[in-house]
Amino acid sequence: MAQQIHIVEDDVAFGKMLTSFLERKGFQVTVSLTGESARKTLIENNFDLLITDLKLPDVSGLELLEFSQKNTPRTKVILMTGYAEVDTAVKAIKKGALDYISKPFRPEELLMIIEEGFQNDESSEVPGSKITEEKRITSPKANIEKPNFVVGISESSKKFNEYLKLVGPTDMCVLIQGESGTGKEVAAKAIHNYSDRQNKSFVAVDCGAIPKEIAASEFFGHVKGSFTGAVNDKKGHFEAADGGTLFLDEVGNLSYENQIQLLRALQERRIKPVGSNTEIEVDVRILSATNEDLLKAVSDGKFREDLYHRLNEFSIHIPSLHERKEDLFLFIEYFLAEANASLGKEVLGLSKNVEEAFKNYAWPGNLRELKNVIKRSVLLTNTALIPLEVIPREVLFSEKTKNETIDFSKESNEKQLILNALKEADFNKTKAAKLLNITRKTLYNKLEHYQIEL
Ligand SMILES: Nc1ncnc2c1ncn2[C@@H]1O[C@H](COP(=O)(O)OP(=O)(O)OP(=O)(O)O)[C@@H](O)[C@H]1O
Repeated sequence: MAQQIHIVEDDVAFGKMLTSFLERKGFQVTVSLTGESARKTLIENNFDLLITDLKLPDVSGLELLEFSQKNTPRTKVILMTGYAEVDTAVKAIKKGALDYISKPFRPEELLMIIEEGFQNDESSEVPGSKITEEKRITSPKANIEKPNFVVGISESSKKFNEYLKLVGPTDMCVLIQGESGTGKEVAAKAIHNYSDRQNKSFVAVDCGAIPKEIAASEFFGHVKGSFTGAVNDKKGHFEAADGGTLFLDEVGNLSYENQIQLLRALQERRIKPVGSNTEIEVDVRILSATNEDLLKAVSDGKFREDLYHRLNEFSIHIPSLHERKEDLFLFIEYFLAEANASLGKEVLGLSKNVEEAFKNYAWPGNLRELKNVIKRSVLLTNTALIPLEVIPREVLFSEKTKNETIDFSKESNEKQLILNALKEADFNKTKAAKLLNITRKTLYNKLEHYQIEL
């Protein structure tokens, strides 16, 4: 039977356009123009999916989401909005909405979300049931629809996650590029999990940490006695990853000689352990990552062009946290839960001031920095919400925050920044003015303007 969708949209033309598009795709679609009529229709029907505008003439889409969860819990909900606002998106997803789509959008984009939502349903059958078992055999993708990492709601995150899913099931070598701490290893692991190698080894190697003299033995293994210190036979990373995936992190750090050895192994799909005469066949998929411009390294003669093309059959760029600010609060929530679990704490969230500071900071160390700051703050917090006092100084007063991201046209930001600086300077105005990069006189004027009394 066709899946039943109910659309709540007060823009009649737009509602009609969506209806005819979704009907053409095989869904059974009905429309309400107001929240009130949607409530009635929801109760009378058992819809598979509710797609509602966030801003309706009588109620908000969030209220409708709550109503549906209470009264028709099997109905999934997608919110549409012309008021692309991160907080609302996060709120909706927190409350259990399937997803959130900003207008204007192409109907195909909506279709993608719908299909993903229904697919997730199928893959969450009871484990061990016949259907699940069959799916596991025919579709190695079964366990990937529910990733154990944050996917994100920003456009750049959605796109990059689509790429992970697309390239995962192929055998292509993927070069993952992104600043330090953006999640390159997490992305590599996701590609591995999306592939039918998922039940075999995923071996991660930090190429920057291997001295070039022992790199061959690390990659290809060695036989006992082949050099001083080789007291036993040792398997290399290629053999350890046989049938699975080898992830070469910081691949740009490999010496030229090691690059040649690696290229040979990739071309011949065979390796020879150091000191051995026998070649071993290996079946390894190579994923690599770099935070430097490898093409520049190629043109500077530091990285072999042939190896570059081998590794780069497909390339993925991971956006910096600065470029995916819409995802910030999803990551915060995730890392907060992780920190609570590992430290045995029950911190509920960030105080308003900290929220502001986090929004304004540029996070040059990306997700790793955010994760560390949250863990440290959770450890130091003895209240329900993380207070400003436990936040590291650089987050509150970095040059980046001051110059690039704070919008001084917003009075609330400026006032907050001044309060932060005063606190940091133990309420010494000369020191606070220095921190803020303004003169004492300007600081006095601003204290008066914002009626801050000390
Ligand atoms: N999508 C995600 N969801 C949840 N946590 C993530 C995600 N991406 C990265 N992380 C976390 O952020 C941290 C940094 O990720 P990762 O080590 O993959 O980054 P990286 O780009 O490989 O770093 P480096 O460049 O330093 O090697 C890790 O602790 C990881 O668990």
